[in-house]
Amino acid sequence: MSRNFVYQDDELIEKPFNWKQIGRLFAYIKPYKASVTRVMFVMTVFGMLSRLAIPFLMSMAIDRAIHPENGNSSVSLLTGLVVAMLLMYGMRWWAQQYTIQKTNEIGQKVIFDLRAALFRHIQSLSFRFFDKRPAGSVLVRVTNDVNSLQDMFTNGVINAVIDIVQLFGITIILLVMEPKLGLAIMITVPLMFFVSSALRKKIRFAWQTVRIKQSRINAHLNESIQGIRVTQAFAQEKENIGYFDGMNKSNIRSWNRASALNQLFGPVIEITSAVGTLILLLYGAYLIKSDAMTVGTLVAFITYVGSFWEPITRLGNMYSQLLISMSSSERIFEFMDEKPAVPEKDNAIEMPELQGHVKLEGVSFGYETDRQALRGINLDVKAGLSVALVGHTGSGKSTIVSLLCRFYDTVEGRVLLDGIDVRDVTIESLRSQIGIVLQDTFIFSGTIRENIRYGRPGASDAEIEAAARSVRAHDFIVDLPNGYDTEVEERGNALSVGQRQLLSFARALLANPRILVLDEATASIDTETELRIQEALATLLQGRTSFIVAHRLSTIRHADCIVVLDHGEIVDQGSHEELMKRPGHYRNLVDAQYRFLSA
Ligand SMILES: Nc1ncnc2c1ncn2[C@@H]1O[C@H](COP(=O)(O)OP(=O)(O)OP(=O)(O)O)[C@@H](O)[C@H]1O
Repeated sequence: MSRNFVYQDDELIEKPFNWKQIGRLFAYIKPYKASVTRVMFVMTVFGMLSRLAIPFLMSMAIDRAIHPENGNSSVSLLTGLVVAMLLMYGMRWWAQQYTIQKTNEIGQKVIFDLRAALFRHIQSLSFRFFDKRPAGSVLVRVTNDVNSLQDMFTNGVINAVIDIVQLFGITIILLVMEPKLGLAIMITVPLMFFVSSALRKKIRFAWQTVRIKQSRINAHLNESIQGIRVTQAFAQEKENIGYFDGMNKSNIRSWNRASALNQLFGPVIEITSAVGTLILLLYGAYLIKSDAMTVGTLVAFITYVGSFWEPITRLGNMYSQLLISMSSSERIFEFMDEKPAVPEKDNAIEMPELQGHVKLEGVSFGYETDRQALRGINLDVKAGLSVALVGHTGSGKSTIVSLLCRFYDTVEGRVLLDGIDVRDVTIESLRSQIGIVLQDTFIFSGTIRENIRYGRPGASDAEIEAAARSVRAHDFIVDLPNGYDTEVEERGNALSVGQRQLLSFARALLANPRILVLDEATASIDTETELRIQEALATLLQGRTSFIVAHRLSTIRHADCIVVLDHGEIVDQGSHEELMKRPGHYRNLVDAQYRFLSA
């Protein structure tokens, strides 16, 4: 069986350098411009000054105090120079600490802003967006992709600027101090660059492979845990374990390879820089011998060269990081650029308090352009009436209720609430007046009380209890270990289907909407719960316009109007009695249900 648990576009790959994207990323640093400037100032002025001054003071100590040309060594000068050097070390330490702390702070803030902006944006996206993307893929962007930018922002960007300044400063010093020796050292730079970038490329690809393998493991884990009940029900654990073992082994293999290559990097760089030091020593000794240079200058030179390789290596790392960040940022911005499929008009008005008159005028809709889910739907429902939508699976019942809540926009025709087109009002003012109970009753992790309060965040405990009592949920809630304060795990796995439905009724009742949309759960439940749910429903529907995607005969029969759908079209409508009098879809459906129930 071929299985593919990873979403191709989530693999971490390198992307070419892209200035436009860098610009967009850097826009997130802008709010912290003042802090960045302070860090740059401290690091360049104090950090650089101390870094450059120490070798200079050292050379003075050797040439003027320890081993001066006139032969008279000076203890007082040496003491002065050592004190000055200590001061410089102190200054360098402070500048480094300050820079590390501040760059980390700024980096964390930038990542915080980016993650918050991404989350805010995802919340605003329409159903259509989530139809196209598995939840795992969305998750990967908010976690992995943002994390992969974290390193770049916390360590990379600011340090890179500092490194460039340092490199520039040291190059000038080397060339001014001893032009010939300076030039000799510069010869090793291309060699160093070539060797390190060739090796780094290999290392980069090796780590990318590790990341892809880990991402596959994560995706598989996610799916395995979510689907554990099905796996166990079909006794597929062995096959699942075997598949996971294979992925796990392959991950270890690629990790070993990447880690071996990584270990090679240090020694290779050391050998290359040793070549530079060798040139320096040989040529330096020759210059000292021919009196063209002092010992102190050579010592200072060796120290400068030491801090010359450091920024080169760091900049190389930074560049690798940047290339990986390119693909992460591209994916993040792809999400950010996604526009909600149900846009709010600039001049959208607040939906006035609803009375509950619902009208669909010539509505056609398709999830995909080449397939229509609804065709020419006309429906006029007076305020306060209940409508049951019935029809075969896939006939378009849920789609009608999705259009009422404007989860999607119609392709043709209009949806009018109290005579106002749903596209003319703000989405919040529309949806906050419609109560929705979905088939998949979602229970969030938290207490029972919090879950009911989701319907109206400002509701008091007494109001929550009253709502629960009205929909007959109170009895089972008080039987739970901590009553209303019982914690329910994610998705309410510990509650029964019927209990979850009663909770979602309480949640909807608390919101007290004028229009209620209910996608009835199809799960078969015992007669007692069924009765309880019917009673709860009667309370819930009282005085509201309601649309029920109905599966239970008991619900259908009590509706004021039954709308029969077939292949996206309304084929009949009327009360139960009216529809039963004539042959057609409805009578067939009811007969089929009776046959099923009495079988
Ligand atoms: N998110 C979606 N993306 C693409 N097509 C969809 C989507 N949701 C539904 N469809 C298609 O639209 C048609 C109508 O689906 P809808 O969910 O409205 O049917 P339904 O009558 O509510 O079915 P059921 O009783 O099984 O819930 C079906 O052909 C279905 O395959």
